[in-house]
Amino acid sequence: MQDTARPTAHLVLGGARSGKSRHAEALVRAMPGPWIYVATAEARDDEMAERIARHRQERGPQWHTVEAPRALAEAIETAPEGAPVLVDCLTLWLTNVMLADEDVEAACRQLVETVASRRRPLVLVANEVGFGIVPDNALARRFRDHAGLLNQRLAAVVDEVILMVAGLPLTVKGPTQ
Ligand SMILES: Nc1nc2c(ncn2[C@@H]2O[C@H](COP(=O)(O)OP(=O)(O)OP(=O)(O)O)[C@@H](O)[C@H]2O)c(=O)[nH]1
Repeated sequence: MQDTARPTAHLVLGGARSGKSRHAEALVRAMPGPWIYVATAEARDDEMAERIARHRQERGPQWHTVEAPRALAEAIETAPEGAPVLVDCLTLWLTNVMLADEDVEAACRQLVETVASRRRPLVLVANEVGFGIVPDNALARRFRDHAGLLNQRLAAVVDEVILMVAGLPLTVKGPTQ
């Protein structure tokens, strides 16, 4: 049963180029603006910098962009109350947290608590990374496990979970489920 007093939250999962960012943006655009875009990517090379510049241009002026490569819970909590927030994406955030050698469990717990006690609508984008073969190095296996577990924990506290497959949304948890 959906808690009607609490703003809605959606988790959009998918592989690379599955259409998850586009779908997540459409969910936010269907809500009254202005909209907050919380970006977790860092422009580490020219290709990424170009991609980010293109995304910013395509989003347009109704979006307010917040860069949060690591302090994600804080970015969500300090967004204006009621303003819809899009986070793209949690998997890069997890990568950044792990590479910075932070306490991953504490960071994930803080994020899940922030999402569970939300005061504004949230649309969260994450990769579903566990479909492939078992990675042959320990760091990649640890990353895959943290990413899968974070998705599960977030799925438990959001209203809707969508899996993007070849650009098509598959609802795996809906408001009535
Ligand atoms: N730092 C920063 N990153 C941004 C900004 N806008 C978009 N991004 C990043 O761009 C990435 C999403 O774009 P893509 O890499 O093209 O999409 P994708 O997730 O590979 O593919 P889809 O599954 O189709 O969405 C996310 O990681 C965002 O964090 C921005 O203004 N600043």
